[in-house]
Amino acid sequence: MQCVVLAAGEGKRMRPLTARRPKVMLPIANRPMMEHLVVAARDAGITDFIFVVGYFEREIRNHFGDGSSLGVKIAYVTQRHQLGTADALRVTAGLIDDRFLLLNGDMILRSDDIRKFCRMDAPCVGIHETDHPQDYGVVTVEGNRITGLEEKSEEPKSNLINAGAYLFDPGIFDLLAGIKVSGRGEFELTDALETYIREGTLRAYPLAYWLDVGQPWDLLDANEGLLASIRHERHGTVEDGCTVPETVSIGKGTVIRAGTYIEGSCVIGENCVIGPHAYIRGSTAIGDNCHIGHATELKNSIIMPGTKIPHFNYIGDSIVGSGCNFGAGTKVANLRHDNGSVKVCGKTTGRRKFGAIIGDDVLFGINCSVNVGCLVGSGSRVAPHSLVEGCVEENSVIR
Ligand SMILES: Cc1cn([C@H]2C[C@H](O)[C@@H](COP(=O)(O)OP(=O)(O)O[C@H]3O[C@H](CO)[C@@H](O)[C@H](O)[C@H]3O)O2)c(=O)[nH]c1=O
Repeated sequence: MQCVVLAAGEGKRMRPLTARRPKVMLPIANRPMMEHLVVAARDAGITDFIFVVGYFEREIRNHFGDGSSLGVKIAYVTQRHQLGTADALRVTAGLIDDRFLLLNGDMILRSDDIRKFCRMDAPCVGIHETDHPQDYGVVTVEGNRITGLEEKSEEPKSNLINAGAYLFDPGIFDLLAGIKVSGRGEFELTDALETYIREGTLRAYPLAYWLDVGQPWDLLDANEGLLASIRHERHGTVEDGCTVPETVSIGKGTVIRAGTYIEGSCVIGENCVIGPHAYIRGSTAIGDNCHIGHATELKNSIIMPGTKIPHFNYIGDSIVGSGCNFGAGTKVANLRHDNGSVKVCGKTTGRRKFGAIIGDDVLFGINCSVNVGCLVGSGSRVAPHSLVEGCVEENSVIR
């Protein structure tokens, strides 16, 4: 069975992390989120993929190539302008000849669910229960039939949502042709489903597991969950006098220097230098080519490739882009003194502990303090001893 993966969008809510990569390439447990999805589909028996790409498409093409490294076949089609999910599917017309699976690229599913889902009759939509249905397409269901679907309603009729997984016959392409621009200015796939709902033919399949990353801070929960469930592999070198439990993955060429203490489930990429005397706490993912140095403490964070956090730093509950440099002594706060939920740019994270979202190529001088809930745009420069707070635009200079 062919599987179309929609991956052309930017994922604007994830800014500044999507300044230089599409949302689907954001790392969770050191792999792009879309790779977890593709691997789950492969393990469910699907080997023939069509990726719809657009925004920063070269990141996706370079990473996945022809798919052979994952044991699958990948063809690419470009959606030039991100006009909506219906438009994204439309660009695959002519490449699909049978019943097919369609997946949003920005979620993670489990292979056993995909396997069972693919046995359903088309048309069928994967559904899931959530406590914030207003952010999604909300479905109403009778038995295993979908009787209604409303996009992003402020008064959702149920807690069941369209999870962004569909099983279609090629007949869907005829319906796409008739779709008009929606209220939010897009050609939406869900508009095509109205016809099936009217005919009474649209089935629902409840997905047991569905991981969606809607906001940047959701990456931390996703990272923690996957780090706890993946199989950990150990390469590289661990010098004497380190504590490194079995639940830590270490990539090729990485050196863990003497005195380093690592706790819990963590993943460290290739060609990193960790320590001497670094303290890495649970649920931390460190990308390739990072340097985490002496007396630096990291906790529950995602650090993207090529970032240097080399001396006397603390970073907790944060997401740090690639190519950043932290001057000696620069630290990130991760707890409000009133114990309230941390807000980022006015939006509540629902988390009592949250540090910062730092874009790519941000340079901090020595002894900077980054306040709780801070968002720093990519390419920013921060002078020594600065206090960084609130929302910092891309390429800012902070003195
Ligand atoms: C707008 C657009 C999106 N995409 C990709 C990006 C994502 O991987 C995927 C979903 O796009 P989004 O714009 O994020 O869709 P979103 O607002 O989340 O809503 C869809 O997905 C939701 C599930 O996440 C459903 O509950 C909604 O009913 C459905 O409309 O499609 C494209 O490839 N091209 C596009 O033009």
